[in-house]
Amino acid sequence: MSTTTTLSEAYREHPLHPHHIIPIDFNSVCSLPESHKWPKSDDLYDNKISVPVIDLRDPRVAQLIGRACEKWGVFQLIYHGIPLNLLKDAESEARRLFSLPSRQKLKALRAPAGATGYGIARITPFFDKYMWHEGFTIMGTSIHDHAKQLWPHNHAKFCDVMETYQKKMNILADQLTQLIFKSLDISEEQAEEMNWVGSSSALQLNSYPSCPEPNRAVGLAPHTDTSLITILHENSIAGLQIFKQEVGWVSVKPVDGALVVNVGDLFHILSNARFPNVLHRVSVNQKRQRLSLAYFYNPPTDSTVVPIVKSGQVARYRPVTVKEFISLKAKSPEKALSCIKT
Ligand SMILES: C=C1C[C@]23C[C@@]1(O)CC[C@H]2[C@@]12CCC[C@@](C)(C(=O)O1)[C@H]2[C@@H]3C(=O)O
Ligand SMILES: O=C(O)CCC(=O)C(=O)O
Ligand SMILES: [Fe+2]
Repeated sequence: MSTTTTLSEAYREHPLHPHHIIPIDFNSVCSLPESHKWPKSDDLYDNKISVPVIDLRDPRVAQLIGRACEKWGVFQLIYHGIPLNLLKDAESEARRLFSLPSRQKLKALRAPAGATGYGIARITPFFDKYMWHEGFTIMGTSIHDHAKQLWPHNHAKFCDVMETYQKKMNILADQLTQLIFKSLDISEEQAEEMNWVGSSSALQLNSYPSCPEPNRAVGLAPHTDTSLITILHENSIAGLQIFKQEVGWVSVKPVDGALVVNVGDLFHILSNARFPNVLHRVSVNQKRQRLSLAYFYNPPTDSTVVPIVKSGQVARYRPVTVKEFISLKAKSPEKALSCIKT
């Protein structure tokens, strides 16, 4: 009998130390603690160019998305069909969660060998300083248990909204993947051969509280997502920056109702490095809390990602299962891709 690995199980194989899980109580600090003070950065920004904005109703949408994935690894999507009131409800439920007192949020703390719940970013152990960030991860059916710990009598709305949100995001992610396949000339037969039955996904709620010294703090340190694609809803507060080769860091200006879609490591591998797995980071703000919801869309955890190689090209990576790649990233986010280079 064949068994399947869930996404949570893949992450649970890589336990973290509690000091890499527990956030500080952001409300109780009035100055930036040394633990969260990063060296001054002299990175260059380019505010003159901006990430492509794509209308999902455009007749040339597959071509536009393909080009954006190739040139940028990221785009902003408008007219995506996700109801605006669902985005607003999900954002306000995330705000309700992060507004709880710290002791209440800690009741739903991610377990050391856990994948879901309240805590700081998984990449924390790979940096000397802590990020000005708290998160809540939802995968599989974990949501009810954690939500009950947060609100013993008042968790139904949170669960309903997050479940609906994930269902809608899954449909959109499937649709975007089909369009990207089309742009890569992947035929329906080739797609079928991949034998990806279903998908595995996670929803990450992110909060970046207002910060007393934003120039010395980092919301999320530079990273690439492990996913095939990530679909991000952000509130109206700017902060996300992406790194574009030969340009430098570029700010993603929030566009009302738009979703940010970015290429993760798994599509970078699948596209045989034609699509960059865009490096991105988040800055923080002195006045306002920033919130975002990131939907990470992956093929099933036991499936194998095989680079699509055009004639005359060579495979840049060996085939890898999603589970093995998660494990490589957990050991070293920076070296994971070089471990599978051919
Ligand atoms: C499914 C996942 C992707 C993620 C790790 C996680 O288990 C849940 C949180 C995700 C996140 C969000 C912030 C950046 C990131 C690198 C991290 O540390 O946690 C991503 C992870 C990822 O894409 O690998
Ligand atoms: O908050 C953001 O804008 C980005 C979040 C992000 O990069 C992530 O959750 O992986
Ligand atoms: Fe990310």
